[in-house]
Amino acid sequence: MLLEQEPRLRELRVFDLHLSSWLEELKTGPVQVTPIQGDVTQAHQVAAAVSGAHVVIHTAGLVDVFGRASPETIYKVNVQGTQNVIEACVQTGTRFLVYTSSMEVVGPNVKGQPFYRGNEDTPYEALHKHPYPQSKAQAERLVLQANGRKVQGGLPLVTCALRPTGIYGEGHQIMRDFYLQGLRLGSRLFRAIPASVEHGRVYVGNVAWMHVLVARELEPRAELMGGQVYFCYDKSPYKSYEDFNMEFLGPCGLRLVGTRPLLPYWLLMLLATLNALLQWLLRPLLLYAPLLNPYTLAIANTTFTVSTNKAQRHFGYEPLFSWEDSRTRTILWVQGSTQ
Ligand SMILES: NC(=O)C1=CN([C@@H]2O[C@H](COP(=O)(O)OP(=O)(O)OC[C@H]3O[C@@H](n4cnc5c(N)ncnc54)[C@H](O)[C@@H]3O)[C@@H](O)[C@H]2O)C=CC1
Ligand SMILES: C[C@H](CCCC(C)(C)O)[C@H]1CC[C@H]2[C@@H]3[C@H](O)CC4=CC(=O)CC[C@]4(C)[C@H]3CC[C@]12C
Repeated sequence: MLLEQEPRLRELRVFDLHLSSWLEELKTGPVQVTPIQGDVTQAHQVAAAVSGAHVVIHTAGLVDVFGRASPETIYKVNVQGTQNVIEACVQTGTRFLVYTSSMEVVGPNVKGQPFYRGNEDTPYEALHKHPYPQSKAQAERLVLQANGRKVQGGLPLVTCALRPTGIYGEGHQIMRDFYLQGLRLGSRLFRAIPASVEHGRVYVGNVAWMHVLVARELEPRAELMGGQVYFCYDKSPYKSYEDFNMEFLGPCGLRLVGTRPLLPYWLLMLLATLNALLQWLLRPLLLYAPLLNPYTLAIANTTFTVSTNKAQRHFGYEPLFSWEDSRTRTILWVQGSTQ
């Protein structure tokens, strides 16, 4: 997105624990693309990568709500890693920092209270018990508190945080997992979540586009945007997690069975709790981390949708991809990803 949309770009450094092979293809254009294999938990590696950069987009993170990684590892990558990025900016004199936060820093909370078409100012009890949202909330706080800190050379750091809702699009592994599961079940999926529960979703291309715009506008609009949070949103429809997935899986030949959940909520919660117990019992022997656990069930079962125009007001954001384009691109990816 940066290469396509930012004409003033001179160099793009990609710092990641795992470098993808597609990065090589980006090297053929006029902009210098520098892949750097590194770990955000290693302060010296981060500082070396950041040195001389005009703007840093910090999107690396450990996304785990399934119990694959330990809470300590999640903390180390998401919180300590973010602190390292901030310190690297301060030490090396980089003034603009964009952080990829998450809707999860707000909710859904452990009480299952709905957040219905809320915006950045909507009051909501953000109570976190799970390591992932806890770490994202802590990291976001660090980023916002760092706004205004003096960087090397004496000028102030300008930071802001973007909070995507559930991201979908090309590369969405869970979508592919549901597709494969549906194929195994005779081209069917069974409804587990009531259709009335709305879940916020945003297309990956629009998330990227919003990051590019923020990176571009942070300098001229530092006063307005510094220390701010923005939900990442677009025109994707409000639907339940499963009904939304069917927008893509339907055209790929799957159908969602049932107008109401096949199993009652209490039974699903029992199964989810059993999964959590099994995970704990089996941990010394193997990693058992299914999609269904008490936390994922609670998120999927709690309405959390965003309706805001803050990004449009502050930096002129309009989605780059329409809902129709986002849908088509995602369907093509699902179809292609399993061949
Ligand atoms: N997937 C979603 O629905 C949402 C994701 N987010 C946030 O967006 C960001 C990207 O998430 P996804 O693309 O979904 O996840 P992902 O797992 O596909 O991408 C995360 C990237 O961070 C890298 N990474 C992990 N640990 C690292 C380390 N120690 N050092 C350097 N790089 C490391 C990974 O190699 C990976 O390329 C994350 O910060 C996540 O919290 C926010 C809202 C929703
Ligand atoms: C895996 C969940 C759906 C399974 C439901 C079941 C077991 C009944 O079939 C996903 C439902 C909601 C997802 C999360 C949500 O989109 C918010 C997120 C934000 C992030 O920052 C990271 C990812 C996630 C936690 C996302 C993860 C998958 C779900 C829990």
